[in-house]
Amino acid sequence: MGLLKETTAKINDLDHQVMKQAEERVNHLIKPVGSLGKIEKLLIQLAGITRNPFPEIHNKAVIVMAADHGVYKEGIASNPQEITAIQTKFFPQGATGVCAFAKQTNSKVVTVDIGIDGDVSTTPGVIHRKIKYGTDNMVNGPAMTREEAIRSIEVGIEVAMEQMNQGVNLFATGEMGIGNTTASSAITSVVLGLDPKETTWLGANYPEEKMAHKINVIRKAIQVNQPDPKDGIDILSKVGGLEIGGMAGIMIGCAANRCPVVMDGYISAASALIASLIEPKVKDYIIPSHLSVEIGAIKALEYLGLKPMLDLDLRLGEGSGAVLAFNLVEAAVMMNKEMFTFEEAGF
Ligand SMILES: O=C(O)c1ccc[n+]([C@@H]2O[C@H](COP(=O)([O-])O)[C@@H](O)[C@H]2O)c1
Ligand SMILES: Cc1cc2nc[nH]c2cc1C
Repeated sequence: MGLLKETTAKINDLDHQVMKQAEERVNHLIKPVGSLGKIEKLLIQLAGITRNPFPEIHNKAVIVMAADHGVYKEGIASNPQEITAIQTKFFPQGATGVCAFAKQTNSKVVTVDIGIDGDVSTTPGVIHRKIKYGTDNMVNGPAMTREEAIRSIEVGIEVAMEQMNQGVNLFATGEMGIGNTTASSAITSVVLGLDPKETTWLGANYPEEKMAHKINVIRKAIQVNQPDPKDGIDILSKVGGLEIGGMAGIMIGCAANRCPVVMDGYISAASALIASLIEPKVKDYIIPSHLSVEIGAIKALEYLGLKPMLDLDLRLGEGSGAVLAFNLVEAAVMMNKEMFTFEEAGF
């Protein structure tokens, strides 16, 4: 059995008994029942994931999966494709947006070349797991083979496992890939059965007056490839991306090992759609963070049944919003640990 099948088979339900125990305590803390809203729900989810009524966060990491997209050639992005490789070199230097937030939250940034169309092999601090030099152009046929799609997910599982072995017990999904909002819109359109007009927006500052072109490219890619809306690997291989597969793998690897994973923006949401088609239980292990400006993000989140905690007009990617939400995950843990119950307070 391959790593993906093996890992997926290990994914179980949340521990509802421990969740009940955690909920009981949360309801007895010295505050009106429910008054800490989503922070309370978060604590209960963490308890169910970790099977511990007093969950603890030891080490936090954001995994940034970097890759390029063959569909870039269709003129669907406004930035040079080389930015993917250039920006990737800055993650290990602590110089990008997510790095600033990672420093603030005392978390590690792990950068992975899973499919950059360029060479970053001599850059210190980048993990090399390149599957290919960018995907193929999805308007002419599949972005990658089914085997490559499975491999991209397995790279995510492997990287997550490596980090868990080093003591990480809270993850965030991050990515870098010029053109990846096009792949994310294609995935969201296929899974939700929506026309790309309903799921496509500006990405990294694509001009609004050219939006009809981006939408038409996505329509064409879906029409040429006819992905099976029920088959996550088929969708990923035909209209997805290597970093999207990598992040789906992190989610699957985390779920199999009862580890919480915070998802970032639109591209992470596309990964969550793929991961949850492969195994629906993965959703229970995902903590949503923020609502991306991309119009498809809210639709993907609603479909997944996940409610974002932050609404900050973010559209950077890199895992930036997920790392900001690490603060909220830690707040939930602290609420549970630090607050008195009515009994303890002698009410
Ligand atoms: O996370 C988001 O919701 C998000 C929204 C818009 C853009 N991005 C980032 O911008 C890049 C993709 O934009 P584009 O226009 O090249 O498809 C990619 O590197 C993403 O990390 C990310
Ligand atoms: C500079 C730059 C940084 C990014 N980080 C994530 N996507 C990005 C896109 C661009 C263009």
